[in-house]
Amino acid sequence: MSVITARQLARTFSTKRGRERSEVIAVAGVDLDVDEGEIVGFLGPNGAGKTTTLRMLTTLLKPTSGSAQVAGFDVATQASEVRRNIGYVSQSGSTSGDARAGEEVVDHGLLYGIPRAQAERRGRELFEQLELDGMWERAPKTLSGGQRRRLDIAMGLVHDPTLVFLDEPTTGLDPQARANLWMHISDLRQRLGSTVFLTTHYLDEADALCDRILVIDHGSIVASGTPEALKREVSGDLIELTVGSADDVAAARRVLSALGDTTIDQLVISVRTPTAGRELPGLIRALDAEGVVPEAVEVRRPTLDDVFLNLTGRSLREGA
Ligand SMILES: Nc1ncnc2c1ncn2[C@@H]1O[C@H](COP(=O)(O)OP(=O)(O)OP(=O)(O)O)[C@@H](O)[C@H]1O
Repeated sequence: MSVITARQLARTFSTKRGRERSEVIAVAGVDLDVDEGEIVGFLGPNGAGKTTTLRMLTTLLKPTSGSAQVAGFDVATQASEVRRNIGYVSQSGSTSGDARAGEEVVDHGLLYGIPRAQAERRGRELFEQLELDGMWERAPKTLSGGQRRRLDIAMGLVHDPTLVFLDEPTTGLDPQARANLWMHISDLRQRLGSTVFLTTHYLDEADALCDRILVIDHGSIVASGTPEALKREVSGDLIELTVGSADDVAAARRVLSALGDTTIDQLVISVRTPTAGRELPGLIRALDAEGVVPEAVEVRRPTLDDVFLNLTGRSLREGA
């Protein structure tokens, strides 16, 4: 069952520079469907429209056009119902600084209309699960970056939402803290069957954590699929063959051309093929028949960055 549906969801901002007004199309018309229990990663370079989409889906921003249903309610006409049924952890975090960490979480629960005792019980449970033991009485500003991010997540989950939106949950965390948070997010789905929709810049995060990835670029979705399927369909494996001489380059190229378009960089000939593993034995035999003895053969599995590069001609790492 679909718990998030968007159709041609779009948002334009008008900005003023001096006397000139101009329009920025932040989100150009997004269609998406997310099923119950899925962990979906929303991936794209800086300025692609991730946060704007997320803010529309969480009712913090009105769409300019198009529609979206979240948890069974319309984001434009049933905003308070949507909010009651979701958890949202923003990029900047939601802690205010002065109150104790535990109080912040309980207050957040009260905001969602759950009784104090329940908010406290659930808050303490989350502190334990998110490895925040002993932090209940601490002021959030005295916590480390990773602990604060986990506190944000506890706040987003205190009312037991089955649908959670996370905006760049691990930005600014060290690799260990990131991996740790991935574990908690997966665990959440495992235990509660929650649906998680998260934005990220990190390819490895999308790869490790998400069942499905949506790639957005310039305000439009350019790809959707499991990390594996995207990599398989769009790029294929890269075979890189290094030979010992210029003569061998020509012969090796003839052999590799049977698999697809080759590129040559000095003594390295490359070709992309959907299933390199299956091709390799035949390739080696064909090279042998041509009298070419490779110096090295490398197979590189496609990365999500290759997917993005194929789709847009740019690397995700380069940003917008
Ligand atoms: N309030 C606003 N007024 C004007 N332009 C805006 C506003 N909010 C966002 N934009 C523009 O809309 C585009 C999309 O921004 P958005 O924050 O959604 O991207 P993003 O993918 O979340 O980027 P990042 O990864 O850097 O957070 C950008 O060009 C941004 O400058």
